[in-house]
Order: sequence, then structure tokens, then C-alpha cells
Amino acid sequence: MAEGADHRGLTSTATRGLILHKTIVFVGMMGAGKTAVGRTLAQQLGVVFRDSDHEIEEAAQHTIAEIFARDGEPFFRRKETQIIERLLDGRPGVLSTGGGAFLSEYNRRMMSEKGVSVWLDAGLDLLWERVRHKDTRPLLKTPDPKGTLKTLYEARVPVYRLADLTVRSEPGMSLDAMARRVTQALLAERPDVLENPGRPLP
Ligand SMILES: Nc1ncnc2c1ncn2[C@@H]1O[C@H](COP(=O)(O)OP(=O)(O)O)[C@@H](O)[C@H]1O
Ligand SMILES: O=C(O)C1=C[C@@H](OP(=O)(O)O)[C@@H](O)[C@H](O)C1
Ligand SMILES: [Mg+2]
Repeated sequence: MAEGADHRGLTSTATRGLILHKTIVFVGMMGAGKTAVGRTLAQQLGVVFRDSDHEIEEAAQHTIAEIFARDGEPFFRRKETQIIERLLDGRPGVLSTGGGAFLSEYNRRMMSEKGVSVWLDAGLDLLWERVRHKDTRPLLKTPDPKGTLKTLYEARVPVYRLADLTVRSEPGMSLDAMARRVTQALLAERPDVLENPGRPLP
């Protein structure tokens, strides 16, 4: 039997016996924990983890900040769409996207058709605490980064609400606990995406 295949020939069998049928795609604001929670969830489920920002940096051999400065945001967005499209064609796993990826209607459709979009919903104060000491996010290189984050937050939240699933991130919740919360939400609401073979589909 092929690695990762179960007795029904499905791929990406989880280490704890859960079966992932579609890629879990994290969306949401910068600092929400998409990269960190995504990596943790992939480890828990025993599936491949990918981060679109990381893949863009690898392909370009430049950091996100350098790509923004050198080639501009529209170039970055085109690369982002290409990378997400490619990654969604691979075997089911966990894909963390950058905070702006879900704003594109084309990306949103692709994510929901080929995967399941999960909004990591964190409040503005928590987001600011997490991003304020890092200078890796070019969109926050403004004279008033906290105000910029708030403006982005208010403009983007209505779009993030379009995600297939919302999981709330509370201050003080560990990465493990967050990842388990995502698993529970998927099992409860999207058994077509994450199946517990111990419990047959309704
Ligand atoms: N639940 C959490 N508990 C502790 N630290 C977290 C949690 N979620 C995110 N972080 C930390 O916050 C920072 C931003 O998280 P990151 O995963 O990079 O967010 P995003 O990819 O959504 O921008 C990182 O330093 C990360 O380790
Ligand atoms: O919100 C955004 O538009 C962006 C978020 C970043 O990713 P994270 O959300 O992982 O920080 C990165 O893609 C880029 O700096 C643009
Ligand atoms: Mg990230």
C-alpha cells in the first residue's frame, strides 16, 4: 500500500486515524497565526504543510519585503495566485496563505473548490501584539503601523467572513490547542473534508 494511503485507497491518512480529503487553507489577517497554527495542525494530522509566502520566497530567492520593494505588490499578488494554484493541485495537506490572498475573488473560488478555507479570526489587539515587534511585513512599514493594521483589519474582515469555516483565536491559547480547535470544527462541520473513519459519514 502506498505511503499515506488507507484501506480504501484514500491519500493523506492522518496519524491519529483521521482522513483528509481536501487541503485545509488558512486565511486571515497577518499575525492571526496562519503559519504557526498551520504547521502545528499539519504535524498533528501527519500531512504536508506549505506556506505560500515561504514558497514565493524560495522561488524568488528574495524575502517578501524585498519582492514588494523591488517588484511591487501587483507582482507579488500574481506570484501568490500562481503558487496557491499549484499547491492546491497537490495531495491534500495544510496550506497557510498570506493575509491578502483571500481578497482576490479568483483565489477565494479556487480555495473553496479545491480545498476548504478556514479563517483564523483574531481580534485587533492580539494581532497588533503579535506583529508589532517584527519588521517582515512590508504593508506595515508606514509612519503609523498600528493605524494601518486597523484600517486593513476593518476593510478585510467582511471578506474573511466569506471563508468556509471560521475558527476564533483567543489570547493565551497555545498553538496545539488552536490546531485541535480547527480539527474539531472541521470534523463537526465538514466531514467531507476531514473524516473520522471511526464515525461513518451521515
Ligand atoms: N496561538 C498562538 N500562541 C502563541 N503564539 C502564537 C499563536 N499564534 C501565533 N503566534 C505567534 O504570533 C506570531 C505571528 O504568527 P504567524 O503564524 O506568523 O501569523 P500569520 O502567518 O497569520 O501572519 C508568530 O511569532 C507566532 O509564533
Ligand atoms: O496581509 C497581507 O497582505 C500580507 C501578509 C503577509 O503574510 P502573513 O499574513 O502570513 O503575515 C505577506 O503575505 C505579505 O506581507 C502581505
Ligand atoms: Mg504567515
